Amino acid sequence: MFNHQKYGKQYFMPPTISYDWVKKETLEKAPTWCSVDLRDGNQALPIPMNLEEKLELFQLLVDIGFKEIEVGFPAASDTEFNLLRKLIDNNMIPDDVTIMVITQAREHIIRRTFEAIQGAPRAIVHLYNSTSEAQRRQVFKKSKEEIKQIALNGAVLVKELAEEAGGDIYFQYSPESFPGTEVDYALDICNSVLDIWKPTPDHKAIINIPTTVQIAMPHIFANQIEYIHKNLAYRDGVTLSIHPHNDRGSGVSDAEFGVLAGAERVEGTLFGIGERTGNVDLITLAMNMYSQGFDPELDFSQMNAIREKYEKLTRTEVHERHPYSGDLVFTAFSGSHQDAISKGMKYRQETNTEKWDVPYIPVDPVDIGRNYQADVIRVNSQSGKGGIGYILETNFGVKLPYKMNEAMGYATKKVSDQTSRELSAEEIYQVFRENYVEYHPNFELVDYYFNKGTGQEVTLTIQKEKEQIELQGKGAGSLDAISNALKAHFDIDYALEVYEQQSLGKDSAAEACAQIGISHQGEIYWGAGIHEDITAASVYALVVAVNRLEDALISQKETVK
Ligand SMILES: CC(=O)SCCNC(=O)CCNC(=O)[C@H](O)C(C)(C)COP(=O)(O)OP(=O)(O)OC[C@H]1O[C@@H](n2cnc3c(N)ncnc32)[C@H](O)[C@@H]1OP(=O)(O)O
Ligand SMILES: CC(C)C(=O)C(=O)O
Ligand SMILES: [Mg+2]
Repeated sequence: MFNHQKYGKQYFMPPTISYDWVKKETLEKAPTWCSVDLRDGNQALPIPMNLEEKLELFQLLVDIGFKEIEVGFPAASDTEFNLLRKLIDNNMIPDDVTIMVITQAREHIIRRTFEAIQGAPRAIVHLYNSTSEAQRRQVFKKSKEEIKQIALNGAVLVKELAEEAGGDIYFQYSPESFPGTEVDYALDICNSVLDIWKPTPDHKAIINIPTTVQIAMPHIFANQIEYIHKNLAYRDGVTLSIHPHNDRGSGVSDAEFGVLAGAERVEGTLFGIGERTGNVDLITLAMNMYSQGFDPELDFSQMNAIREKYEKLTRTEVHERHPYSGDLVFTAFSGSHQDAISKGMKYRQETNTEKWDVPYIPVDPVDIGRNYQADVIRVNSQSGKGGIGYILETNFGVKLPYKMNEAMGYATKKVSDQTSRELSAEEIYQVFRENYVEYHPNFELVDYYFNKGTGQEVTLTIQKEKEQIELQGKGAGSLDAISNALKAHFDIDYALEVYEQQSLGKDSAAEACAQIGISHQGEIYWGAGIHEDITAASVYALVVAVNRLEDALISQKETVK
């Protein structure tokens, strides 16, 4: 039964709340990022990664710029143990990267963990045990004091083994299931663990506060972190870290608020892959900073390549709407968004603006290896003239007059409505050609030439159904002469209202596109022509416009009948 009364508050407020974090605006300095993809990410995969896949992911994380990487839970499986050995024995850990290994606070697991890191240039040993009220009562059936003792025994053993091993070993402790733990109790365990480790500013320990399962709003977490930050022992010898999950969908907010509240390090995964609803997505966090103008100290300039590799290695799929990295996150289908984006892009070009503020696009897609043409504006039945004009202009160099663009918008919408699907740039161009370049249901132009090179007297041949007809015309210029010939033959009158043209390529041999709008009784009829010769392009454009006017006149006559 769907019954909310079954549920209630399981989190604990800290004993005092200062809300200092609220007064800060944004994250200006990157926290220390620690990737837990190879551990928390991997332990959440239906088919965990094999050794080769883990090595490939490790390299990807290094390339992105992670300086701390949780490589695994070496006591959990041979694969994880062997990964550690492979990395260490083959000197595959860069000098500026520190690996981390996790262990439960259980003796045989801790010992096995130290075997796995033997000979590592540097390592963080991450000790954890569960501290929540629910787990104490249901899982461990132990008192607060007994649970604390598990952590302390683990901390003592970790310290002894590190001293025996020598080398550069750092310690991290996590009160796992923190969200359901009394905050002052969790703090007491952390401080007691620190009393054993006695960290110093030169050799810091890490206290890592997880939202193992997210059960409160992000401001609660921020208050908890601020309390811990202010009451942590050995504060200058401790890096305060957070490890948000995403059960309530607020992993990113937990992380951002947590850092405002005093955390200096964030653990998470790429794309938020992790237990249940995932860990916090480090890409989103880093890109959020980047889009505010702050250096995230991680490099996502090759986002698509990173995503493809990640999807392959983890056998997962990144959602097309996933922040920053999804396929569709820069794409606008809707008309008014497209209109604003295309105007914004144009404004940017014309003003040479340095700062990015194009409407509807929080970061420049090009910065992360995406592409305006393919990613930004895509057309379906929700789209409008702005986007369609943008596609014609950026893909094909065709820049339509304002009113013609509107007409082209309706023509395109009709097709996307009928087909109920997205139209590619090529399909939109085809709509343009069929409606404005190749449209001549009433007559076609077969040939034309100007008499005696004057350009003012023309002989043209048109084809009406199967009949070829020769027409003569005179005018102030070549287009005028042809226009007069057509007016006389069809016994129509119109004014040449709009004439625009543009070159479709950069070299002189490139084609030109001309657009012509003729007006008759308050309506404008459009045509376009594409040809290497601009005069020819204009003539063909006029022929289409006159064909459209003829259409209208024929249907008027039919209505009268
Ligand atoms: C929130 C997190 O993500 S924490 C990380 C969790 N990650 C993983 O568990 C992935 C890897 N883990 C594993 O492969 C296995 O759990 C192993 C190999 C580590 C241990 O396996 P097993 O010994 O078979 O037992 P299992 O994991 O079920 O452990 C349960 C026992 O450990 C105890 N335990 C669990 N966590 C802890 C802890 N952090 N500290 C001390 N004891 C613990 C339980 O009380 C239970 O004790 P019991 O045997 O007396 O009932
Ligand atoms: C072990 C801890 C840090 C963890 O992964 C969690 O609590 O989510
Ligand atoms: Mg976790």
